[in-house]
Amino acid sequence: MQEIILASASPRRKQLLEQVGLEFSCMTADVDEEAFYNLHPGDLVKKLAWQKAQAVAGRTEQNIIIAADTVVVLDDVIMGKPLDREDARQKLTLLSGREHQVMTGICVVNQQNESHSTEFEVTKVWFRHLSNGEIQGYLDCGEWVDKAGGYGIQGLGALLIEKIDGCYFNVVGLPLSKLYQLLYKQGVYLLGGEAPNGVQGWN
Ligand SMILES: Cc1cn([C@H]2C[C@H](O)[C@@H](COP(=O)(O)OP(=O)(O)OP(=O)(O)O)O2)c(=O)[nH]c1=O
Repeated sequence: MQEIILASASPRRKQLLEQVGLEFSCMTADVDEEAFYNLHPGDLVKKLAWQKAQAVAGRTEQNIIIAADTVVVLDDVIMGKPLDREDARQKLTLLSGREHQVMTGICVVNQQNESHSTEFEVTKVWFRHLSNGEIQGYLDCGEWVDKAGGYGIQGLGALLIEKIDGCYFNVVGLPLSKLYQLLYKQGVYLLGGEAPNGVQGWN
């Protein structure tokens, strides 16, 4: 039977897929993310999602693979995960009082019919003006580790944010509604067999 594999080590992505009742297993996919930082952010996140899916496709057969990649974009400059606390402090200082974009690329590969779909989603995020003390306090909680831009909207990072425009789940690392549409195209019907708006199902 065809299985669904999440090509990710991210506990957030696993949790989000569980939220929509999908049965799946996880395999990790290591790719050199910074090698492509010269690309347009939308192309970058799609390319990285595709590469993560391919890294897992080399180790499994006949399955459906889901992969994603998330970056923060400020003034067209891509921010990945902070290297260390000082880097996180610099990132949060740059984001303070400003609007930025969170972009997530998603890729769904169907190994059985050798097809794939890749898309990306953008969410606008506005940070409050943060005092140096607030930034220090946030850094102390350690949440910045392993998160694009050095914050997590799903945790204490919520307090840094004034408002967002777009998909919340996209910021956490997996735009669920868009993913649902890609999965539908591959014959995975999370809401029954009726096609979502805008999607031409082929089954
Ligand atoms: C902006 C933001 C990012 N993030 C996370 C989502 C991603 O996990 C991470 C960006 O790193 P990614 O490289 O997209 O993913 P990852 O390394 O965590 O996991 P994998 O490659 O194995 O799938 O930042 C949050 O959890 N909350 C946020 O508010």
